[in-house]
Amino acid sequence: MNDIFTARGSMLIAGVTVNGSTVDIAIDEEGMIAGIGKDARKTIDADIIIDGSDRVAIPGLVNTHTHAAMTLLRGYADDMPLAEWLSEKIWPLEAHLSGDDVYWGTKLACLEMIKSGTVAFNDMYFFMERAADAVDEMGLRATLAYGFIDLGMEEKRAAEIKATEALVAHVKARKNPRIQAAVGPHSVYTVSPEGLSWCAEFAEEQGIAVHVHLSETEKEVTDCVAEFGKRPAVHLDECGCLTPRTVAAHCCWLDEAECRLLGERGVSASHNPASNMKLAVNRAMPYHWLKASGANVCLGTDGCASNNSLDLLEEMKFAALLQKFAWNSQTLLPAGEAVAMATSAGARALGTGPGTLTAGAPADIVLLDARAACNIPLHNTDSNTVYACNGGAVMTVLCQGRVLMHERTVPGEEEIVREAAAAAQALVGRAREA
Ligand SMILES: C[C@H]1O[C@@H](n2cnc3c(N)ncnc32)[C@H](O)[C@@H]1O
Ligand SMILES: [Zn+2]
Repeated sequence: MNDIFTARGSMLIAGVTVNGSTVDIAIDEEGMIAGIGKDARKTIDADIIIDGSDRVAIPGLVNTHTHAAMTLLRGYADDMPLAEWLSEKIWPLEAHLSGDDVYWGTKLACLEMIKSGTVAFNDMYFFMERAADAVDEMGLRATLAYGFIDLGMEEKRAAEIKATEALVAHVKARKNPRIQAAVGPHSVYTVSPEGLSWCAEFAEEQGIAVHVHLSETEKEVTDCVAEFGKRPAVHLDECGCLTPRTVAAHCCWLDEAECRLLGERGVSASHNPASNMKLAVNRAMPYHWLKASGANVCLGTDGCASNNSLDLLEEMKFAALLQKFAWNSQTLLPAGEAVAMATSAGARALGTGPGTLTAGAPADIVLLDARAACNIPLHNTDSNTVYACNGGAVMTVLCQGRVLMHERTVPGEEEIVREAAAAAQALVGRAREA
């Protein structure tokens, strides 16, 4: 079975269930889906055959907002309001982070994501060159942004600009087609208008994404109105940060006009329901307004200190339930739309392909256990995927035709778990001594 992780060549997933039909999925040597259907096995001479009986195939999941290395902070500070949680617990601990911490924290995040069917993620954190090492080795896709925070200080801004430029140059020089750089202005409450404008211009010049937090709490909105005389989305827009390359995380407190603005600018809005509920931000993303505006609504987990896991199968359920509950509508965000948020919308946000199981798409494929209780009976794949299954049902994961997990085995798992646990313990120890 070990060969399957290193094998390169054409591949056939034989007799797998896709949307209720039994089909073959043929994958070419470039890792693209060559054909899908009853006769797809004829399109290639497969070097490797994966038995798809007892498996349900869905497109690989895309996590459009996380802070991957925050796996090391899992369970470190829970059950607190956002502002206090960040300033009293999270930021003081993050001040002690090292590059090695980010490497092992990101490796653990990648492991957890692969185990729950995620093939691509949008990350904002620190020491991102080391995050790139982790992603490189784990084989999934990532868009990596340095978390730009200037707190209105000119000196700090110069340092953040340097760090951002260095990361972008580093990622470009790596030439790994699975890894992209983005610019990551943290939010309107941590980045000055000058900083936001620089981020927008630099991203435009480089042709790369902008990854930002937007309207997470009511306080963010009232503080922004008090300081700048406008709401956060309008402020971001005036600084040039709202573009079709922008992923705005949370979007909980947007008003209807701001939702229209995001739609007009072609922004991707990343819904993070578990984090929003845990931090009691007290308003769910207005999905109905964003959908009507034409914004690209996608899904994220946020970091492991506010979720506290990276399981997009769970997150789809949280999204579908939270929207219904918060907006008092049983028909809002049905299962099929929740799956699209986590697949095609996510892929569009990160530019990683169509995010569908179709010929010509990258072979980013998740095989779920059709024999798991959550898939019995299989009246409707979308329904079981969103409402019944969690990451534990994921058996095999492919990214660009490469097998990242097979029959729940991920190469190197033991070392990652051991090293990440040690790094987390040492990090907390350093913070205590300080
Ligand atoms: C990139 C920066 O974002 C912080 N961070 C993590 N979670 C959230 C959240 N829900 N809201 C705002 N900032 C967050 C990280 O702790 C890091 O400091
Ligand atoms: Zn976040």
